[in-house]
Amino acid sequence: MTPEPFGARLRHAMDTRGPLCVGIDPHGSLLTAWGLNDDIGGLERFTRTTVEALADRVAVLKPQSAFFERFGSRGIAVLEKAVEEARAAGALVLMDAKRGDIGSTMGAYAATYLDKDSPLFSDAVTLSPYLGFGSLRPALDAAAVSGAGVFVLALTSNPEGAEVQRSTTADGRSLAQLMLDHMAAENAGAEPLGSVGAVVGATLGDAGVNLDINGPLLAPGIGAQGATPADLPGVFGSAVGNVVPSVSRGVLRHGPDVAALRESAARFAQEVRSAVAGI
Ligand SMILES: O=C(O)c1cc(=O)[nH]c(=O)n1[C@@H]1O[C@H](COP(=O)(O)O)[C@@H](O)[C@H]1O
Repeated sequence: MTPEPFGARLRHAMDTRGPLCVGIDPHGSLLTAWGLNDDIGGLERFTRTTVEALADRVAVLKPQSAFFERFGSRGIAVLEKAVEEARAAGALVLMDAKRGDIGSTMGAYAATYLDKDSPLFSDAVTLSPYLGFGSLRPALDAAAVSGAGVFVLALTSNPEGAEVQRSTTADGRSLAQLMLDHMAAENAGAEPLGSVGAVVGATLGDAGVNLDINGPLLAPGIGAQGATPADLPGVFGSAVGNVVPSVSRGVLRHGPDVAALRESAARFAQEVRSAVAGI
């Protein structure tokens, strides 16, 4: 049986739970602030608490792989368990790994995150297209087979991104626009939403690119990086209905109390609803 595509599953989750994505970023400083040791035990507690607090209510949980990798194989084991438990509780898991490599190596990354039989199989993974969009082909193909999705970096939330992503290509488009146009081509004809998403920072003011890709738009940068849900209409314009706003530290700093984590996520979700309803 063909699996339900990620885009359709995400649209359903956004419609029923609201579009918020919460990032699981176990910074050493957050572990300390939660009264935990910055060690594997602290990582395990932090991750379990976050999943328990939020996986039954937010559309997407986005573990940042680097914060788990720093503990080696034991950190990866915590990550595997988090993916499994979050999915079992109904959240879509977006693995934030930002992978990008030559096509043959990309196949191995695709096998890691996008093959149903992999222990790290996730609903979607973040990818960097800056070795050329075509280098992502093995991941795009693997995602189509398993009903998973990908989120491809277009315009990142960090100020350093612009010198690369806003640079002009031979045909006059910005590099980011070229990537977005590739994404639109991948998503052509998909209903209700394609499975190839773009990452566009909520910090950008006005994205200044055509975001009409028929796919989801992950908007990190809300909270600790200074953007707010009220900024979303200005950045995304008429594409705001496809935005998945993403917050990590802005929610996580309210832990370890489960009720406080839930309240914070609910507050961001409400602010997103108000901002989107206003346009
Ligand atoms: O792909 C991402 O999630 C991402 C893209 C981007 O442009 N900017 C960005 O901050 N992120 C990630 O989003 C998270 C932001 O964390 P906070 O600043 O704590 O909300 C981190 O895990 C970043 O790696």
